[in-house]
Amino acid sequence: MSEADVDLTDEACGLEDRLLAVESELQEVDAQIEALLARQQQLQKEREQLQYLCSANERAPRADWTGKFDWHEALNDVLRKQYGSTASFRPMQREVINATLQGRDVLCLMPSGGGKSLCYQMPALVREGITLVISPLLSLIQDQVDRLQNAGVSALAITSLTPKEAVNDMYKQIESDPALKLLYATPERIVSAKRFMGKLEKLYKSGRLARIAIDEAHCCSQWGNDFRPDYRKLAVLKQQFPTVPLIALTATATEDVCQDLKDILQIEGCERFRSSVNRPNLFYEVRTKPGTAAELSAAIAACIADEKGASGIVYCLTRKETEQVASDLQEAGISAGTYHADMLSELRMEVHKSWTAGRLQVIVATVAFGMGIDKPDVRFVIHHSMSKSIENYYQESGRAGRDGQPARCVMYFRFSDVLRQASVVSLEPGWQPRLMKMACYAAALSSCRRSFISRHFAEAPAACSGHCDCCCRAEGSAGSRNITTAAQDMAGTLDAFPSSDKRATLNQLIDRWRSAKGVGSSGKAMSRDECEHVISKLYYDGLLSLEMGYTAYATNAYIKLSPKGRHLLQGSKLQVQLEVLRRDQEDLAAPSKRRKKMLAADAT
Ligand SMILES: Nc1ncnc2c1ncn2[C@@H]1O[C@H](COP(=O)(O)OP(=O)(O)OP(=O)(O)O)[C@@H](O)[C@H]1O
Repeated sequence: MSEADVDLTDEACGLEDRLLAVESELQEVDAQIEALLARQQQLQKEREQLQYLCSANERAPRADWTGKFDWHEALNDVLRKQYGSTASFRPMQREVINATLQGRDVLCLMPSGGGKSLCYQMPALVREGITLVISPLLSLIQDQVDRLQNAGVSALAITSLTPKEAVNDMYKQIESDPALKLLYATPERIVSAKRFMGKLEKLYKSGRLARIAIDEAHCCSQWGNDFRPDYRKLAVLKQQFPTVPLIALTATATEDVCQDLKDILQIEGCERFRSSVNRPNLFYEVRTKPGTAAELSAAIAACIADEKGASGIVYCLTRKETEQVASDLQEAGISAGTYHADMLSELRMEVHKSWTAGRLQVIVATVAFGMGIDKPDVRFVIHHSMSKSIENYYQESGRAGRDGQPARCVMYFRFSDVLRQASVVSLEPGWQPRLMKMACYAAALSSCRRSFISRHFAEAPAACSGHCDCCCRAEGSAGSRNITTAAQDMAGTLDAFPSSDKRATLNQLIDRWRSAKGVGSSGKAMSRDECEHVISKLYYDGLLSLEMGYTAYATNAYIKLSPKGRHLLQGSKLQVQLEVLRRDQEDLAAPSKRRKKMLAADAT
């Protein structure tokens, strides 16, 4: 190889090295450009959001929502057209509609049957553009769309049940039909169907996305009942469509849930409307659950017989129970059908339809029979077992009396149900305090149930006027009994349990307490039911707590002394009073030897 050849090869190598270096630098620059473009997009969105927040007050100033706005007469016209010439708005409806039409974000809390749907349907009718409605249930969506279409309103639903060809036609209609008013979808579609989001983007850019309504908004919060993970992702709506007014609606939300859903939906500065959770037409009642399943079914059948053929729901904890109770009711001559998640969906729909049409008097269901029940004349809701929280109970029992006429909400309760429910919900975050609160509601003998519910939702106690069993009891019919000695004996028995973690199931604890191995004499002097009463009282007072144990076959709820409960072991001055009805006190005062002994022990 000549010297010239070597030079040329060196030069070529140098050029290749430079080329590689340039290419690598270019790659870096491309990556940086990509990152910068992404950041630019992010900042533009953020700017848009901030501008929106800054200008929100200018564009959509706060006002006295009870006042008269430009759309006042248009709303009256639509209302009369829909509900007749004498129709009027229900409490809070007009105010909510005014705020959303003004362009504010709105959080609307209205009890079941209060008329939430109207709060987003009516604005859609008096304004141009399309209202996007997010709703969690296909049946609920279909029901609403059918009703709107029957009333001559142009409405569409795009769901997993919509055939592909129909979806294409619907997309065309969304783009081209100026008469389309309401577009329904499930949260799943927003979160996972890119094409659908693309269409919404187009609508937004052309100024035709008028409003977004999130129905059953409590599903956003994991602290609420019916948490749906996809609802959490609905944050994307405010991010993508910052200038579109959003209205979130729910019947049940505590303060924590409200804050959570405002954060998730990014509607911090929203207008909030809350009509009272009180349902004056509902009579609340808790009855002691009989010891056997057959006795309970008989009690429920008798309760239903009082209703003289009126429509109702019986809620059970398990699918098996729904079948057994429905069959017991049928045997008692009541027309009852079963509804639970294990049934074929066609069969479920058939049962639901028969019940709605009045061909079936009673539906015996698990909580799978839930949102979307739009039967106005449900005269009773009976709980075969307690609900898992007050929110759930309020919603489940609230399916009674949506027509405003008197209806009954009866719950059968005994403490062992707390433990059964615990084993069902123990994997849900924050289940313990919610279950405890539900149990305290059920265990009360003298404090008003309606007020309990009001306070739970941070409202002033509502006037009950004798519309719950506690308020119906004659004054002074409930008293209290000192059960300190029994409580100490029970705590001692639990603490002496052979297991290293000093815990026991309810049956194990009662068996031992009443046996020769039990500490003190009180357990031996009491019936199983009386022992259960004492244990339940200590649980309501926070002296006992629940701990779950998981095996391959079952989840067991164990009872344990809480740190506060350990004071019972240390001879502290802690006194425990059990609320009893006078009748029970009389029973307890009966001249039985064992009771005398126990009362004497408690008196010391
Ligand atoms: N102002 C009104 N006048 C007459 N009927 C009304 C009015 N507002 C709503 N309604 C009717 O009341 C019923 C209940 O309304 P809607 O279904 O909107 O209740 P909701 O608050 O959504 O209840 P839920 O939380 O149980 O779904 C519906 O049949 C509805 O048409």
